Amino acid sequence: MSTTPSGLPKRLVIASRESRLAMWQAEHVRDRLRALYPDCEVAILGMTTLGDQVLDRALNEIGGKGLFIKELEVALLDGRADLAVHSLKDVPMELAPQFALPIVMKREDPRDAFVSGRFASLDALPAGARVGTSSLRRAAQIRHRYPGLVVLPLRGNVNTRLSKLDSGQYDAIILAAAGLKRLGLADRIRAIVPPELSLPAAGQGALGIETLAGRPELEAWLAPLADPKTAAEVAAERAVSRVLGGSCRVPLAAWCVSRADGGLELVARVAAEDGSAMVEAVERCPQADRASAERIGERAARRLLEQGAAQWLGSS
Ligand SMILES: NCc1[nH]cc(CCC(=O)O)c1CC(=O)O
Repeated sequence: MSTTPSGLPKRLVIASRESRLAMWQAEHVRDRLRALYPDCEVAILGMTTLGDQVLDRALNEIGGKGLFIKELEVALLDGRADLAVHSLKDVPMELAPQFALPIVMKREDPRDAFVSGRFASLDALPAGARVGTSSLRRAAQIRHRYPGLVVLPLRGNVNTRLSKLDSGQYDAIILAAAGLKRLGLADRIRAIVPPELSLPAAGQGALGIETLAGRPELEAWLAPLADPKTAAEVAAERAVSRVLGGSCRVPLAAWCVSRADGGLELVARVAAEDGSAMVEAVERCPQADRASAERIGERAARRLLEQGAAQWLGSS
C-alpha cells in the first residue's frame, strides 16, 4: 500500500455490495475514515454478489452464509480493495485463513421490526394473516408464538421487501430495525418486535470490517472505528452460532447485552422451523472481555444442545 510521507495510506478502497443498505454502510465507514484521515483518499468499489442475484429462492436453499461476501473477498485478494464492510449477521462464523475481521463497529438497534400498513403489531394480526420473512429464525419464532399466522417467504433487499408489502402480497413483514433506520425508513416501523417474541440473529445491527489477514498497519488505521462493547456482545453471540454450526440455514437466535455492572448477559434460542418447539438458554458473566464472552456463548450452545436443539439444526 503506498503511503503519504506521514505514513498514512494515500488511498483506501472499500468493497461493498451495491444494495442501498450495503452502500449506506460503506459510505458510513468511508465518511468516518475521511474524517480521521483527511489526506487519504477513500473510495468505494460497488459489486454484486451471488446472494444479490439469486432472488427467486430462499437464502437457506442457495448455500446460506458467505453468499453475500465471497465476491468482496475476491476483491481483497486481488488487491482491488483494502477492506470490505459487512452486516455482521451475514458474515460466516469461520473465515478462511487469508482473511480477518479486525473491527466490529458500534451497534445500531439489534431488534426486529414489525412493518405493516394496517396492523400495529404481531399481537394485532388476526388468524390467517400473512407475514413475510425469509429468515428461518424469524419464521420459526413467529410460528411458535402465533401458530395461527401464515408465515410466507420474502426475499430481496429492504426496498424490494417494502414494495412487496405495499403491493398487498403480505399483511405484515418483519425486517431488521437497523436496516430501516440506516436507510431513513424508521417511520415504516410500526412496532419493535420484543425479543421475547423474536430474538435477533447473532451480530444483527452491527457492522464488521474485513481485511486480509496479517495487515497490522491497516488494522491500526481502522482501530478508532472499533466499539469494544459491541465486539464483546457479538463475540458471545457468534460463539453460540459457531458451536451450533450456525448459518442462515438454521433457526438460531442469539442476543447479548452489556450490563450496567460491566458484565454480559446472553440469551440464545433454537426453534423448530414449523414452530412446534423452541428451547432457550440464558448465560451471564461478570466481565466483558472476549474470552469470557466466547465462554458464555459456548455454554449457551451446550445448554441448547442438552435441550435437544440438534434435531432442529439440520444435518449441516
Ligand atoms: N439478511 C439481510 C440483512 N443483513 C443485515 C440486515 C439488516 C442490518 C443489520 O442487521 O445490521 C439485513 C436485512 C434484514 O434482516 O432485514
